[in-house]
Amino acid sequence: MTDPATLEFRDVSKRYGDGPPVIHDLSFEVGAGEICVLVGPSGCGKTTAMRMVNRMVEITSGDILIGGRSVRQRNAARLRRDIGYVIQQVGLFPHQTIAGNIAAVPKLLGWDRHRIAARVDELLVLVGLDPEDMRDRYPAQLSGGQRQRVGVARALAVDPPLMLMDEPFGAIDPINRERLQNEFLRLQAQLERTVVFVTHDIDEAIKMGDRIAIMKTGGILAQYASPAELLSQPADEFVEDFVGADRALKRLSLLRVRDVNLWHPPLVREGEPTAAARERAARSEVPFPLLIDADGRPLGWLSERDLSRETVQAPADSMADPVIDRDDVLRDALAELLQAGTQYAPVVDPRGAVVGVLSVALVSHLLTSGDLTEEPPTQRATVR
Ligand SMILES: Nc1ncnc2c1ncn2[C@@H]1O[C@H](COP(=O)(O)OP(=O)(O)OP(=O)(O)O)[C@@H](O)[C@H]1O
Repeated sequence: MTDPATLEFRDVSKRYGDGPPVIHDLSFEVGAGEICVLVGPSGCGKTTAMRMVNRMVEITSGDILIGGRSVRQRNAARLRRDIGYVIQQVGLFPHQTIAGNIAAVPKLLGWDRHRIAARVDELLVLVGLDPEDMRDRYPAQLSGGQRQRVGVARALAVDPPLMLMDEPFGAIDPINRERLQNEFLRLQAQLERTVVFVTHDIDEAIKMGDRIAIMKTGGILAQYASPAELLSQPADEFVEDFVGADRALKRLSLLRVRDVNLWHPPLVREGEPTAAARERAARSEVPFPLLIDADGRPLGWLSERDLSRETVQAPADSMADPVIDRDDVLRDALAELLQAGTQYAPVVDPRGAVVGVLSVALVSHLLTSGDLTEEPPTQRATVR
């Protein structure tokens, strides 16, 4: 497999004729294997910036380096063959089969038939399509989502060190769009290509990007940062407006339950003296003891009535429901708490053992303080 390339924009500007610059002194670096998203309002120059990378648009001044090498010194046709390119309208050749479409660049490079056929099937499987079923069809016989997958397969055909994706999922309905985004991220985790991805949708940028370049009209870079940094420290009012008033909530999509400084529940097992359980509860942020089985899995919350006996007995009065997965996205975990109408719930590891408690108060504290490591509040005053 080819190694992914680094990409650098170095003081890049673009003017058409005597007009004002549509790209103005653009400088940023993309690490090998990272997804860099260019995002901004319509006409800000995203597509122009991207097309200068494969020289479909010529650079007026400055330079773009791929793997440290200037694109200006490369033969444009050969450069394009080395760069995967996916666009919104896919641009499949209508009179060629799916196999023929995916094989376009390998054919240009003179691969032999067997190698091409094997690569086509491998790529179809990679993007979640059945080779038997798809190989001989024509683009018109596919759904929009399937065509887009073929577009991605075609761009990956010669395992390019760099991929350019211009609003690749823009024309797809929201449900399939989300599916394609997830599939692409799964693919990327495996392939680790360097990707430049254009979108006008900030939510898509936050989801897909390792780094995001937010651009303003005139091709000016407003901020270049990781999604988390962009949301917590927008550089100016333009970025703040662009990421939206709900940026605090958006941050919850970037965090996992395991990133939070969770509460430590008073854990008790069947047969233990209730006095010990009470004492543990008195020292915890959570007012009620949590009954667990021999493997540490949550069985239920103990009520006052449960604690009136000598020893702890199963089952507990109230079930431990919901139970939250440590690896869940924080936004989904909060949704679970709100949906269940509960203030807090046990968090478990992949084996189902309790590792802590997540509460609405912890999430709200996180949203207002923005600091994950700070001492969290307790639930002592709240009654379940
Ligand atoms: N060939 C051209 N000649 C003159 N101006 C052009 C040309 N191509 C693009 N522009 C101008 O350059 C600016 C940037 O266009 P570009 O397509 O890069 O924007 P964009 O951010 O990708 O927009 P959108 O989100 O609407 O696709 C626009 O003002 C556009 O009108």
